[in-house]
Amino acid sequence: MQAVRRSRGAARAGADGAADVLQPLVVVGRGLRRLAYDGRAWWEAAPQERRGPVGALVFVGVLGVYLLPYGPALAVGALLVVAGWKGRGGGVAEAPAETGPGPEELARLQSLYEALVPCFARADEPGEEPLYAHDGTYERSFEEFSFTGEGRVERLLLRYPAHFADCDAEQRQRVERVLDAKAGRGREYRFGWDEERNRLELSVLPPLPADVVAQPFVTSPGETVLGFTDEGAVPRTLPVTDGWGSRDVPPVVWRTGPRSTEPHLLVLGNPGSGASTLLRSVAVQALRHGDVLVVEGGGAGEFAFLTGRPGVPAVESSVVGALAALEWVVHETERRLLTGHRARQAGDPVPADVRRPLWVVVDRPALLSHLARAEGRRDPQELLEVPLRHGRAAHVTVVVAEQFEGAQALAQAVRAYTRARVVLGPESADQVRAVLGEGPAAAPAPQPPRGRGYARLGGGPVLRLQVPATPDPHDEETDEAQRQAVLALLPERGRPAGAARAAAQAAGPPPAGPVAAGR
Ligand SMILES: Nc1ncnc2c1ncn2[C@@H]1O[C@H](COP(=O)(O)OP(=O)(O)OP(=O)(O)O)[C@@H](O)[C@H]1O
Repeated sequence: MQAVRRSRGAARAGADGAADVLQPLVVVGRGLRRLAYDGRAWWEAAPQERRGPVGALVFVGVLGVYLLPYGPALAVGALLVVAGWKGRGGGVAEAPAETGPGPEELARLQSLYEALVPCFARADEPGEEPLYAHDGTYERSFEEFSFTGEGRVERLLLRYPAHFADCDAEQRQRVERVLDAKAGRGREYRFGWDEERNRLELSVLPPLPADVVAQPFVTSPGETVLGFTDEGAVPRTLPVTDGWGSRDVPPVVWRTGPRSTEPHLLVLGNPGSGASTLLRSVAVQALRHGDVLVVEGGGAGEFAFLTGRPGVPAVESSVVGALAALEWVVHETERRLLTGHRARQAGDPVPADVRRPLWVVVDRPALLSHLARAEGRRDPQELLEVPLRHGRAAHVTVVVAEQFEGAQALAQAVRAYTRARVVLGPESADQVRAVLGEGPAAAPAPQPPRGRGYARLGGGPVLRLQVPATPDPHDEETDEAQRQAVLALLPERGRPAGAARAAAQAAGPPPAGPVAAGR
């Protein structure tokens, strides 16, 4: 017995001795882990424009230390000292201890609960204690919750009474608006309604990739990247490169052509929300496999950089030029339909010039229609009806962008035939619903970044969308790297035009000239 006690004592003394010897190593190891954790947290939280300079500074610092005599040894010594300092005091610093919500967080939960009482309480509620009552507390109704480091609600799972009309969109919106306001503005929330279990889950959405710049996306012919969305919202990812290397992001891919069920696109947005940028992005991608004709109603010359490029029959911004270009599009659509029809009847393959995609990109047509009326001319939007109605079979795709305030002036054909829809910079879920036919799962952020909005392809789900930055390379304020990125995607001027363009010209160029500068 005594022998056993002696051996246990010896083992404990040995373990204590080993712990004493290893203690400095444990502290340094913990410190190194904490330093790495802090560094990573800073990097993830830092805006893109700060990462570059800091990364460069670190690189120069490391190089300098490496070149100094005894530099690497001194640096390792200094790192160990800092790690030793940082590693003091217990091993729980990486993950804050589970202490539960503090008084401020509890107060937030209670105020959220009280704000929901008018939505969920019913005066004549039968039976036992109701889930929501003016003198009630949140404990029974809020099943799960978590907070951010700053004490803001990050996730909330709540129960609602069975009598609440959760299939009524208006009732739901009322609850979502309350939660949106009370959980803290400036963030985007997703609301998950579980009608079977009478549960509502609110979660904060992570930001979308906002730093992707125009580049040759890895897509098949007939596919156009409208932008990027939430992870898991679409079944595929796309590799993109930025200043830091390559990564995979989930894209919103729009398919056009004869088999597309949504062959034309309508973009609506608030002024400055990035509608022209999306059109530029689409046009630049379309030029890889087709021809692009641009009608610019805004007249700001935001597409002038395309003028004279191979595959660009016209860039028009005057009423006369737009009418001439769109009349040509009507004839070209009809010519393609007839030629294709004849070829099929004769059992021949459809000629390549008929299969080459033609894109008609129209920015702010409402303004052009207004000017045309003022000049007593035909409305250019009337001429969009033929390509919109028959374009799918003729490989003609129409893309229209307009501001919300001009939406009422859009022609009936534009509204009827554009089944791919994007709404940019919306201020409310109602605005999204009005354009896409369905509201978003997440309430729009109050001040969304440029190029942020929602997309819906036909009857598909409403997807959050971030358009890749595709600035006008002629704009003096454009960042030089982004300007070069856009220019690199354009076919060089002076290169012989494709066979399709020659054929299209043979069919009759736009009366203002095959390539009209438009202003
Ligand atoms: N996705 C984006 N990423 C970065 N910047 C963007 C993005 N979209 C737009 N911007 C910037 O926002 C500004 C306005 O964009 P744009 O001209 O495309 O908006 P718009 O909706 O067409 O507005 P307007 O009708 O007033 O011209 C531009 O400076 C543009 O570079």
